[in-house]
Amino acid sequence: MLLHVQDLRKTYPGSETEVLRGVSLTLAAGETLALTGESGSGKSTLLHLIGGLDRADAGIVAVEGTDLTALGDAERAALRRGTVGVIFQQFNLIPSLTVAANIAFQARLAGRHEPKRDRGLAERLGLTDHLAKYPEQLSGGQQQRVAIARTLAALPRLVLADEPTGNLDEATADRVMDLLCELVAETGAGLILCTHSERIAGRMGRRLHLRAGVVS
Ligand SMILES: Nc1ncnc2c1ncn2[C@@H]1O[C@H](COP(=O)(O)OP(=O)(O)OP(=O)(O)O)[C@@H](O)[C@H]1O
Repeated sequence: MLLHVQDLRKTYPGSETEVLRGVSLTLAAGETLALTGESGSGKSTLLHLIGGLDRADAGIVAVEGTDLTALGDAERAALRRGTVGVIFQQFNLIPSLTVAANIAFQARLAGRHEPKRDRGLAERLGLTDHLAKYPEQLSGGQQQRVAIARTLAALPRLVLADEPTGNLDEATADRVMDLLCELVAETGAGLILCTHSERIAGRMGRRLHLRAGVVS
């Protein structure tokens, strides 16, 4: 199993409310899952815990059989670099690096940089003419495509995307989703995507709805 999440619980420090109250799910390689639920239901929190960006209070997050919750910060970061790719709504590109260097960045960290793969991704995502530019010189849709290229260039086994098309118009969002689904399918990675859009949720193979921190 690519991902096994069991009885995950999280309360943020200084808060009384348990944001995740025992969430369980599994994902096989090649599967796509939409994570839906009202604002504040815990979608981003769940994605962050699965991505090893934050720690759960209890429960298991096992990626390819390795339980993240049992690892120290450095080991968790290494697993994240090597196996899990996260695409954020706000892109999180590195402003001081060119588009080309942004695309190469995570693959380099993962020790898997392959210039030919970067070029292929850039071409398919319509970024070839923008490789020497800096993120601030790009539109939102172009920046989102750079963020996708950067994640996929590192060949993650599991791709986590938090509202990846939330800032885009419908037509651009559809094109970006087409490419994301196509590229993920080609590598056989798993995909979990948080979204408020019914249209985008409908494109995923399965759906998991969160209500106040539990699967409903
Ligand atoms: N770093 C944090 N510190 C304290 N509380 C937090 C933190 N991050 C999120 N929360 C709280 O946890 C709850 C769940 O937030 P989360 O971002 O996971 O929801 P969400 O379902 O992704 O919402 P949205 O659809 O608006 O992005 C909210 O009540 C939020 O205020």
